[in-house]
Amino acid sequence: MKLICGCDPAAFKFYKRVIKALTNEGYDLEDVGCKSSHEADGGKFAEIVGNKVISDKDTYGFLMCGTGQGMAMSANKIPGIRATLCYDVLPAVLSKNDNNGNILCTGAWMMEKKGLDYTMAMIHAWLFSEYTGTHEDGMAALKHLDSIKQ
Ligand SMILES: O=C(CO)[C@H](O)[C@H](O)COP(=O)(O)O
Repeated sequence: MKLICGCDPAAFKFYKRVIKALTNEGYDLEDVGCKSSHEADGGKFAEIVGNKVISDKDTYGFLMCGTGQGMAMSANKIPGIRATLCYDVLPAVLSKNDNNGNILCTGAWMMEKKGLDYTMAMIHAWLFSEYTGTHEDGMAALKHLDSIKQ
């Protein structure tokens, strides 16, 4: 499985930390940009990632902007893209096994506060989840999270 990744300038700094962590873990990823926190026209990266996800087999996408909302809206204009906005593990799991999502969108302004480890846990949960057409796996994950909290 290949992961095509992109961000806008508002997310650039935190996004780069996530890309470094994913690269260190050995994921097959392509970072399409942006290339700095000052670059103009950050919106185009959702389109670049979306088109690659549609044209390349066994490929998923990861997009980050300040909130993730603009990325999800832009990516979802492309037929065949099911981009979901997540800030937590359970929605990330459900977005795959219930909604068959093919791009994970998130927000640097929210996730940086939660921390890199938390963000990576959400991304891992999303990467390892598969489409089943039900929400049972997500509910099992929720029970597991509840049991950890107690
Ligand atoms: O979260 C976003 C869109 O949903 C953007 O990252 C945020 O609004 C910043 O954009 P700009 O730098 O154009 O003001």
